[in-house]
Amino acid sequence: MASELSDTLKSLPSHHFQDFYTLKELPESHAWKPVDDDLCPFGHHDMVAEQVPVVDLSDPTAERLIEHACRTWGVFQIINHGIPTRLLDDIESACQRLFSLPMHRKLRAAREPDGTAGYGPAVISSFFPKKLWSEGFTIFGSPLEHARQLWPNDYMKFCDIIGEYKKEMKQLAQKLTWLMLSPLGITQEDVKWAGPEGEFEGASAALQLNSYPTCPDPNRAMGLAAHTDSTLITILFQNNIAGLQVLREGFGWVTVSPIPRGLTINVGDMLHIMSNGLYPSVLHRATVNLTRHRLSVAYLFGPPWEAHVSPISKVVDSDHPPLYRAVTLREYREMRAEHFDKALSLVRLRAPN
Ligand SMILES: O=C(O)CCC(=O)C(=O)O
Ligand SMILES: [Fe+2]
Repeated sequence: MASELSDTLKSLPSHHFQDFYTLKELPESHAWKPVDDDLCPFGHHDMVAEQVPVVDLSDPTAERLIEHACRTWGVFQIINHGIPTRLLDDIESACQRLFSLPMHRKLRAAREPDGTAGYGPAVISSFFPKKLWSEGFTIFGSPLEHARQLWPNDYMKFCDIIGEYKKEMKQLAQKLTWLMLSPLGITQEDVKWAGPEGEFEGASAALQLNSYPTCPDPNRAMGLAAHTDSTLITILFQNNIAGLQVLREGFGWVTVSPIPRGLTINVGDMLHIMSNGLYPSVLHRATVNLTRHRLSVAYLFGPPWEAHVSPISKVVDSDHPPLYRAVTLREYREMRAEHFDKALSLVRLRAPN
């Protein structure tokens, strides 16, 4: 076992991997205090007592409520979404099972330095001078190979849960994307790459499992630094522990209070572009906790990698000229990898009115 571990570590930049579970104090490398203007590229904002809208998907007026939430917040929570409770419990247990493995086991599924899938720190961490108090596991396609490395004798349970979760999320994401586009007058005819039935067949999708271990000094630590998602939409499940915060323009950071078995939906950069800026791509971050281990699962739903995404003609006219040029997700992800939060401005054609 020991030699296996040292082999793994030799091939990886070991400073990338932090075993949070053994730390009794916050190391200087992880001390963000305060979340100030220098460290957070988006500036400092005060917490405010606002509430992210909650939409009951079984409510006949859901579409109108979603439109309002998208225009004002770029994020909302949903209940009565049809995802089985048992599946949400299963995915939470799968996360617990994964992240509670000893470090040497998790490292068997470590993300390669230039890779995208597997175990490791948040990809955005390289853009910040301080380290993040979190660990993640990214899944593109099948998790089979990594699961086999993590649990050589018992990997199918994890794969089955992930497979079922992704299938359910895909359906929900398709439905939600249309619920978000329809109020803008955008139909299947306007989005050719969504396919003849609007089924988003070639959509890109990833599952990001996030773990925020208990932290000895949570007020000076950052779980996940402020970012937008490059997705169309993101569907986030959080266990019953607060931590997700969203930036409400003009107000400040607002905590998304967990609703048992609720899901949080946020507008990503691609939907922001399609809506020609009508829907803000919400800036969000995750804080950490002194006594409770927070887990979250983000389903990142995007256009096909090669589809040209641009402001849809229905929301463009002479008073509202296109704010963005067409871009593929592949090109956009490359820009994000290099320029992070500047990527959106790089595809911007003009300032909004
Ligand atoms: O853990 C959270 O609440 C946020 C996760 C997130 O923003 C992400 O995975 O992109
Ligand atoms: Fe995110």
